[in-house]
Amino acid sequence: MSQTVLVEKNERGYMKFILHRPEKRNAVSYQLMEEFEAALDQAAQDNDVKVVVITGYGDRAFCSGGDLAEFHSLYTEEESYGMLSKMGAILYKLAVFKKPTIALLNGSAVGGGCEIASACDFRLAKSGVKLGFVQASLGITTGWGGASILLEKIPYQSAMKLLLNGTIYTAEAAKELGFIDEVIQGDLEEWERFVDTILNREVGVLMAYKNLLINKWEETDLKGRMEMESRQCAKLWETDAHHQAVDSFLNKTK
Ligand SMILES: CC[C@@H](C(=O)O)C(=O)SCCNC(=O)CCNC(=O)[C@H](O)C(C)(C)COP(=O)(O)OP(=O)(O)OC[C@H]1O[C@@H](n2cnc3c(N)ncnc32)[C@H](O)[C@@H]1OP(=O)(O)O
Repeated sequence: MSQTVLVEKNERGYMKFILHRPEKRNAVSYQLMEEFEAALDQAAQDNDVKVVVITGYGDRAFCSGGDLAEFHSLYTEEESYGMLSKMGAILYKLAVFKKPTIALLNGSAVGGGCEIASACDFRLAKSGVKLGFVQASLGITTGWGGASILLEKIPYQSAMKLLLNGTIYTAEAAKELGFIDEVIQGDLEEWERFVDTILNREVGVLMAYKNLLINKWEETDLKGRMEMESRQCAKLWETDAHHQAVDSFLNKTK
């Protein structure tokens, strides 16, 4: 079985995680969850790593969310809650990661792909990229805690617009809403300019600032709110509306 998260360490002081399931537009499977968590642990322990960057393999997709084919066998609230809370715990780990994190949107970011991006400190997107919290169009909500994280990061009116509409936005429109920090024109490698100054700072300084954020989220029980979000999604998961929407996607009738 091939690796679903490629890890590259750069001598400048960042570690890149590349989501690697191009045939599924880098959808999140159980295997990917395991490898993603292991990569986070590796980056946390490596003192040379100042910043973590998450991107997708190829130029088509950052991440298309949960693997709708793999998770289609989960039918009931309890079955789906197991999967949703597992990835939710990994997303919380990413949100409270002790060093700065960046989502580099090289291609489409849909559903849970936007949740992963939300959990990062910064979101950079290649010009022309399409993204959306499409869960509402599938009869569910964000299931991995991504809405609770999003509500911490951008004005609530913008967050609610993204979530309630459940539609696709361009990177440029998402920047207007505050979701994307920078749209990269031309060569995607230009993203590195965004971290030039940060990489020149001492890792202790970076971690101290991040710690302020983590303390706030511990005090306001972000973890508990994310678990509640997974539970809500699990209840919707078992509805006919959701199963029909997934059937339509898989049968290409959507
Ligand atoms: C489950 C958790 C939940 C959450 O908590 O948030 C979610 O994440 S719900 C999942 C939401 N995701 C989606 O609805 C994504 C659906 N995918 C798309 O809209 C598009 O594929 C794309 C991401 C916009 C890319 O479009 P495009 O480049 O045109 O590719 P294709 O559509 O032709 O797809 C190629 C290939 O990949 C398969 N695929 C894509 N996404 C998924 C997915 N999420 N799960 C499983 N498989 C996926 C798609 O079926 C195609 O397969 P083949 O037809 O066999 O080539």
